[in-house]
Amino acid sequence: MDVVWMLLLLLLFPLLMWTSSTFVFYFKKFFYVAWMMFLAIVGIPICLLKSGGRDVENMRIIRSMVRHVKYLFGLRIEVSGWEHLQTEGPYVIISNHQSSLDVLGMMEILPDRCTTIAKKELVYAGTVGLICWLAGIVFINRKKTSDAKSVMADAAKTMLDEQIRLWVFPEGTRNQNGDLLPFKKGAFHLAVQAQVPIIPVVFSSYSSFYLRKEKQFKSGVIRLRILPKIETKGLTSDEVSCLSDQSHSLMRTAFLEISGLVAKSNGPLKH
Ligand SMILES: CCCCCCCCCCCCCCCCC(=O)SCCNC(=O)CCNC(=O)[C@H](O)C(C)(C)COP(=O)(O)OP(=O)(O)OC[C@H]1O[C@@H](n2cnc3c(N)ncnc32)[C@H](O)[C@@H]1OP(=O)(O)O
Ligand SMILES: CCCCCCCC/C=C\CCCCCCCC(=O)OC[C@@H](O)COP(=O)(O)O
Repeated sequence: MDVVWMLLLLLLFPLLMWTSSTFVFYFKKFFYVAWMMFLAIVGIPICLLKSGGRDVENMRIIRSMVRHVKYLFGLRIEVSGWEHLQTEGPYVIISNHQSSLDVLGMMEILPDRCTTIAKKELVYAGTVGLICWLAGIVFINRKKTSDAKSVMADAAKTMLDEQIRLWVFPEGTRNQNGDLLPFKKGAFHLAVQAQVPIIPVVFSSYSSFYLRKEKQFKSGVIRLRILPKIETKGLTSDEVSCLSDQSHSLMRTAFLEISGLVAKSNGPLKH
């Protein structure tokens, strides 16, 4: 009896994969999470053996272990502007954030000694949470601005003391609305406090292959554009808003361009 069920399931699976794009969507999502969890199980002891604990150097291990994942999902990643990452010392990378798939593009270009700022909930994501902690990811509580601010002020000091680069998603949440959300200020305060440059990175829209609401997940291309660095030397907290607006405008132009989209309006974004 068990064998009959097994055979039925084995027949049903390719049938569903062939006929239902919703089934493909859920299967790929499940497989993505499960595969990352599995990679983390393998990666955790390697991190522990190599560095003995929480250390930004563990990001190298994650980076090399994640690079093949794009092939499993038929995704091609095209990077332009590599030369802009040839910057010595610490800096803040800012990028738009569409989905947990961003990790794939991130690992494609992640510089050495670069970790990221993430919501604190991620630390509870099983083995993925643990490997993120081991790789020095800075966790913030987005609901408590004062806590988040003080964690980020500490991070500004650590960046300089330990020569660390930080990747921040200034939209503050995942967004697939075909445009960029207004930016939160943390990334810019961080760069100004540490007096380090900002390097904007833009991911093209995933809408041609990944649509969360419509439950679609096909093969596709992710274009990543690294933009020239923006210096913050001599800037003070008074100039943070201006810095944020300037970055937003540069990134929005690049986003629309590499996504083949036209701006919905010429005026400021309203949400
Ligand atoms: C081998 C196995 C592998 C397995 C897989 C491994 C995965 C590998 C790793 C990859 C991990 C990727 C993880 C991705 C996770 C991404 C995320 O979690 S995104 C969400 C979290 N990130 C953020 O939220 C960052 C962006 N947010 C901010 O910077 C916010 O500003 C904030 C600090 C959270 C505060 O939020 P909020 O109060 O809502 O926002 P504001 O309007 O910006 O600020 C209010 C006020 O405070 C001032 N201010 C903000 N920050 C500071 C500061 N640091 N210092 C001083 N003042 C600050 C700001 O200026 C505002 O005041 P104003 O007067 O209005 O200007
Ligand atoms: C036992 C716990 C089970 C938890 C399972 C979930 C684990 C996720 C596992 C694998 C995914 C791989 C890479 C994950 C890293 C990316 C995380 C991410 O993108 O978080 C979203 C966050 O930026 C914004 O969140 P919101 O849109 O504000 O919400």
